[in-house]
Amino acid sequence: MPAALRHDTPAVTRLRDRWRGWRDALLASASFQRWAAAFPLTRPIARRRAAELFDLCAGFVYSQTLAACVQLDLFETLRGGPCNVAALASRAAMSPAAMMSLCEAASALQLLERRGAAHYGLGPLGAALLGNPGIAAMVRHHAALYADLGDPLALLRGQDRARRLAHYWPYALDRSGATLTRDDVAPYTALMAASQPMIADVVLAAYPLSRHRCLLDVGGGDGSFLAAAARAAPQLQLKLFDLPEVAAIAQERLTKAGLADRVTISPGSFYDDPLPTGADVISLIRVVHDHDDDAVARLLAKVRAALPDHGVLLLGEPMREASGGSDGVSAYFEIYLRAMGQGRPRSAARLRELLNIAGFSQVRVLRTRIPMIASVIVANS
Ligand SMILES: CC(C)=CCC/C(C)=C/CC/C(C)=C/C=C/C(C)=C/C=C/C=C(C)/C=C/C=C(C)/C=C/C=C(C)/C=C/CC(C)(C)O
Ligand SMILES: C[S@@+](CC[C@H](N)C(=O)[O-])C[C@H]1O[C@@H](n2cnc3c(N)ncnc32)[C@H](O)[C@@H]1O
Repeated sequence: MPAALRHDTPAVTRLRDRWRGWRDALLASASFQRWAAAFPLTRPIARRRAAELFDLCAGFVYSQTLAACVQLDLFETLRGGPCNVAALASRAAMSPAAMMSLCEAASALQLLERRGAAHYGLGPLGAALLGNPGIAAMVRHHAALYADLGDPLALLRGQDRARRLAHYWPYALDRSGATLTRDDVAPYTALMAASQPMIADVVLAAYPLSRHRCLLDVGGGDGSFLAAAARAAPQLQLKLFDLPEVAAIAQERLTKAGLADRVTISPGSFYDDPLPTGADVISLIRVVHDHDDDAVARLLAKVRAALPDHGVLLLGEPMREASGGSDGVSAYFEIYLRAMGQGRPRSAARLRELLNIAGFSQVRVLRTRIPMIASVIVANS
């Protein structure tokens, strides 16, 4: 059980605090560190801790190395096989020495791999990135996040005037979406569409929709999740609800995909409007974590009201404490959503509480193939 939900007796809490105080004092001591690095049995732990701390110090450099590779389309270029540094440098309008540095750094990070003198090919992580085009799209849009994080204290103190990420997700500035134009919503809708395949794979493998008649995807973006659901469950009727300009994009995209006769699209804001009825399963995919608790409570109540008795809510998004071990995903979304200006990453336990308050029953947390990408909760109305 997560520490935040445990109710320990005062004696247990005192004991744990004393142990942590002792541990922290020991770890912070330079002489203990010297001893632990020298003693053969503790040396592997000392090295691991040092490497973990180094990764935190250097993370921005790693991210920007990846960003440079993505901006130069290096992985696409190397898809067909290794290239020499001079050719890569001339294509990128930089000196061979600079390209060599980029390729060496990327090789150290397993994005690329050295293949003989001055030749580089894909590395295992660069190749994996090619299999998930959404990752490159995410890397490109990080420019807005990193601009906001240039002064992390201004961001945390709410003194950041530019707020580039909030403008990237303009529904964080205009909740009803009434003033949003196609130009406002198109970039984030394209990003969500690019990254939707990996989400849909994980969610639909955890909860196949074969026993359902009609799926309503609330905050369904351009309809990419519905299209994947339609492929997986050919009997399914489809409904989508999203802000007006996003709904218009979905109409075009789903018509192009030949799904016009299976889908009904309703424009609106779940802050102001009721949700369409008639579906026996309603999905909220990467929607709940965008909103604060009071808004989520109202949204879940609306979802329940739109479902028939024994209807099902399918909630999929990255969740806190879901990936096991190091929880970089929680740290990422905690800061990401603060920069965006609303929402929280929540644990499955917290979502279960919110679902119970909204009157859902039989709340189940389903295992997913890659929890870092999304975890899944289903609940009955
Ligand atoms: C071939 C040989 C010899 C051996 C094979 C060994 C083997 C089995 C290897 C495994 C290879 C394999 C299958 C690799 C798979 C790799 C995968 C699936 C990688 C996936 C990576 C996913 C990443 C990095 C995802 C990143 C996601 C990000 C950054 C998401 C950001 C989301 C945001 C900003 C969402 C915003 C929405 C909002 C506003 C919060 O609502
Ligand atoms: C992070 S995106 C997720 C899109 C899609 N579900 C996916 O996973 O690819 C959040 C979606 O919620 C929609 N949205 C935000 N506020 C909304 C509101 N008040 N009413 C309806 N949709 C909203 C956005 O337009 C966007 O399409």
